Amino acid sequence: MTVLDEIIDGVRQDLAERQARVSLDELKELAAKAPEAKDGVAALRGDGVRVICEVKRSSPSKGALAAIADPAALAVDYAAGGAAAISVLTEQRRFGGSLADLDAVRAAVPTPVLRKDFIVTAYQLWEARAHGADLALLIVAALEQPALVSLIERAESIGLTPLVEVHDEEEIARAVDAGARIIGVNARNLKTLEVDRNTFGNVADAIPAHIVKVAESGVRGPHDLITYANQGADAVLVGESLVTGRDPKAAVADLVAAGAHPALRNNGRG
Ligand SMILES: O=C(O)c1ccccc1NCC(=O)[C@H](O)[C@H](O)COP(=O)(O)O
Repeated sequence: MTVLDEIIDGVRQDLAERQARVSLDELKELAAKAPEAKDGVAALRGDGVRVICEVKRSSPSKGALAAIADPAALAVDYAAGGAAAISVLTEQRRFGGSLADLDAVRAAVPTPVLRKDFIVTAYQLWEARAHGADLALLIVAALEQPALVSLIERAESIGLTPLVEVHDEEEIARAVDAGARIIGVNARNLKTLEVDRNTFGNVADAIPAHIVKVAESGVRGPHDLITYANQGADAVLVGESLVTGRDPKAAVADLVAAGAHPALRNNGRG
């Protein structure tokens, strides 16, 4: 069993508990009252390299990273630093997140919010929208192709922009066939937890130009962002280096400034 399989086992158990407490109809009612979802594609592609900042307390690879007693305050810092979107890990067992974190971040900032979890059913997409998310992560390695297609369609139909995560060219082909408009290439192999910062550069050319390209994981600072930008990234997703650093607002501002450098404008990006 891979780490990803183990995570999804736990996710399914927690999901069953929530489904017993909150019906799909209730979620749909909450989603109807949520603020209108912002366009995830517009948020992540434009002049400069966009920065998605993550609220991440712990991880299977590193254990505890940061206590984050006040996710709303962290989100305010991220937004003030120039984050294009805020990723909120809502998985509880391994990442210490929750839907309450999503609520707190949604209430604190107008910035587009990504629900980052291990989504395997449409119920979780409705949860994301009901709790104010604008985007939702779908991981190709976690889904059979018919489920991936149906979850992308469902996400789009309820106003969520799916960020479809891949790790290799075969998964890129599946994401493209399934209709992804944003593809995130994770440098972290979710089966072994190894981070290889060459992953994005090795596979980015296989992503068609009309699709937004996000480089995920392993960004330590502006130098890594510039490398990913030169390889064609429209956006980067950063967690650990921000939550473990001393000044998240300044760290985000440094990344945003590096991504806005004129030398990078449209540098290989579609
Ligand atoms: O972070 C992990 O250890 C991890 C393990 C298994 C599945 C997913 C995992 N992380 C999710 C992510 O992909 C990252 O949180 C995200 O890309 C940010 O990465 P980083 O900047 O390296 O924290």
